[in-house]
Amino acid sequence: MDEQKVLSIKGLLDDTPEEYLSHKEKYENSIRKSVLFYKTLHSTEDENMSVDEKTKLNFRNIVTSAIFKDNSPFMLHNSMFIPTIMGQGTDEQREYWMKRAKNMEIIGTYAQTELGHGTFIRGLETQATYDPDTEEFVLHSPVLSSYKWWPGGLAHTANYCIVMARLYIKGKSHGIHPFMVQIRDEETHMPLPGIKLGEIGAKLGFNTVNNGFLGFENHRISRDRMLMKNAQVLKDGTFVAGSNSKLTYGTMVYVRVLIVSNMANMLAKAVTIALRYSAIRRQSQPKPDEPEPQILDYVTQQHKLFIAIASSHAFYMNAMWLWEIYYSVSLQLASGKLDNLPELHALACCLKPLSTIDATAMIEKCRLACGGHGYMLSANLAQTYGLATAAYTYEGENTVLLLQAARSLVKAWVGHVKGRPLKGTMAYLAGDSTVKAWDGSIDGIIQSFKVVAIRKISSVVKILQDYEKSGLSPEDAWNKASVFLTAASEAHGRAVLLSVYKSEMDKRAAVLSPPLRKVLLQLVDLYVTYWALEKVGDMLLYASITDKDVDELQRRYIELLAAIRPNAVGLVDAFDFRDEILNSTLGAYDGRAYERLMEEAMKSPLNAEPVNQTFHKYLKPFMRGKL
Ligand SMILES: CCCCCCCCCCCCCCCCCC(=O)SCCNC(=O)CCNC(=O)[C@H](O)C(C)(C)COP(=O)(O)OP(=O)(O)OC[C@H]1O[C@@H](n2cnc3c(N)ncnc32)[C@H](O)[C@@H]1OP(=O)(O)O
Ligand SMILES: Cc1cc2nc3c(=O)[nH]c(=O)nc-3n(C[C@H](O)[C@H](O)[C@H](O)COP(=O)(O)OP(=O)(O)OC[C@H]3O[C@@H](n4cnc5c(N)ncnc54)[C@H](O)[C@@H]3O)c2cc1C
Repeated sequence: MDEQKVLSIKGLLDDTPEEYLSHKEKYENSIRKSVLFYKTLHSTEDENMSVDEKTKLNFRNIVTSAIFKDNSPFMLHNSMFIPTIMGQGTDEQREYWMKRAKNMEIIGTYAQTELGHGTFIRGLETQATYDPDTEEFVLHSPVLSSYKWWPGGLAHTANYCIVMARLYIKGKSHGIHPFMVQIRDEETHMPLPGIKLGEIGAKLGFNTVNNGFLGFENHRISRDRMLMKNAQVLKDGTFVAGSNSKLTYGTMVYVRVLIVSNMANMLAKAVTIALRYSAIRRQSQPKPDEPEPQILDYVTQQHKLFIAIASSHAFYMNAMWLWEIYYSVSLQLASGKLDNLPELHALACCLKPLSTIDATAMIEKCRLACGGHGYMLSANLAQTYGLATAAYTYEGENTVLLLQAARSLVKAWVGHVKGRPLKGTMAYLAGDSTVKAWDGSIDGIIQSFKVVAIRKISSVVKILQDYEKSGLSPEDAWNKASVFLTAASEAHGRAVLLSVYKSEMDKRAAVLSPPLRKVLLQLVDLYVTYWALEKVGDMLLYASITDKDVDELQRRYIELLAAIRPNAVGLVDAFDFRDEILNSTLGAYDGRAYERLMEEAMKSPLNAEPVNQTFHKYLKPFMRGKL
């Protein structure tokens, strides 16, 4: 697939910056571009049938960021509607719906969250009541809080959607299931009878994603519209349960896995912008007779930015590794083997939150590192932050996911204490829970993070048990210990992020040229040292580190910043973002930041005329005392 070819298509890139359009114009422009983009990609991708779905998605995602400073209203069609058909449909349903969805004969979204419930899926109130007489489901939104709220593309783009609704048969509830629902007429695009649709309004970001609301008034769909790969409803109303009700949550696991690589990408973009700008920006005069230095030569600036480069590498390595696990568990699920699903779920529930928490904070740091110019929308750091911080909430709010991970960790620890074996990424919990002698090596520090995780998990299990012994119910004990539970999950997640980054780099080290290997391993060292210092309290508490060791770590960190400095620009250039994809006045390859800032300023509609009409209407009479 050729990025250059895609981006040179006329009309894909805006002449007027997106931020100067009205809310309605933004949507209309985004639809125009989405269609053009799809047509371009479709023809490009057809030439590359061997390219796997993940690579295609990644490519689309990266190019999308050039075309939309925000995002595409087709986003949910590709990232959740199609994957849900694939993951939840029977063979027959897949064959029918995939053909239509892939060719964009229909446009869909994933409607799960309601006004009243996002996190608590079992609390969803949309009803799907089976009527055996007509062999139909009756979809109904009984109360305002049951209205679907948030799905991307739902407002005015999609004509179909997957609706997650509570199934009732003969008055009995059978849990939440996915239904394929047509919401608009295929010819006129009018909402179908019994369907109330609209847009939810302006947001911090995602303003071209067309997030919508949806309510049902006894809207009927045929029985074959329930996606029945897992659970089924037979014609006579017999309910056949799936092997595990959590398989219905499969699309969310898939997207959580993808989010980790998406964060690597967003962070790489932000740090490319901030770092290139830091190389051309000069400020202050530390030495009286010398020119102003590049701001990148200030060590505090390096401290803000180099960790973002290393984190992007760490997320990417972890994302690729997690994807392999996802892929192999998916194959196992297809053959009915569910044993490794809990571990995949727990991993996704650690890595999705940690990658979004870190990426969001570091993107904001990149923006702040650009001083005043970072505040300009034309720098494209504010919008990147807006998109990243959305991922903190969507696809499972971060605290909630960390608590899900904690549930698995607590279960694993309690089992371990009872003598049950620990598996996979939790196997290390069976290891030594003390660091005998701190040696300051990378492997030693990673081992210390594992010890921190073991100690935090074992400690929180003890706290839970003590709370229960004192008379609290398990649920109340859980809530009371939840701050420590999320800390235990974070500690486990940090141990995973650090050790996977290191081991994946080690695997690749042999095929790298010595100079490249050296700089990439410096990034690993920087990442590990940075986090040891960030978590120095944990290190002091659990890893028998002394104040002298901390002093050495700090010095090593500063030496690493100095060692990386000569390669810093090269490292962000190596992310290889085209200027169109960075979409930033500050981050372009040629370094002409001031010229671009002025060129973009001239695109402001206010600069189209020397005197604005408000002068004559308000200012002049006001200043003359006539208003
Ligand atoms: C490389 C290519 C890169 C390409 C990049 C492409 C770009 C990528 C980015 C794409 C962006 C897409 C935009 C997306 C927009 C947002 C869409 C949404 O938010 S949509 C809306 C998203 N909404 C949300 O995410 C809602 C978040 N809420 C939830 O997920 C759930 O309600 C819950 C998990 C919190 C609880 O569920 P509940 O039913 O109350 O469960 P209980 O607590 O009673 O029981 C827990 C038991 O179940 C187990 N288990 C649970 N889940 C799973 C699972 N998935 N599996 C397996 N097991 C699971 C759990 O372990 C435990 O086991 P045990 O201990 O008993 O043995
Ligand atoms: C930009 C964006 C796009 C989205 N797109 C879609 C979409 O396409 N389709 C879709 O269906 N949904 C979508 N969503 C919805 C999203 O999935 C939910 O907002 C998300 O799952 C969080 O749920 P909530 O809003 O109900 O938050 P809440 O659960 O109400 O969270 C509010 C607070 O309560 C806390 N909390 C809640 N439960 C617990 C608990 N058990 N323990 C401890 N603390 C708790 C949370 O930590 C948080 O601090 C989107 C959201 C956003 C922001």
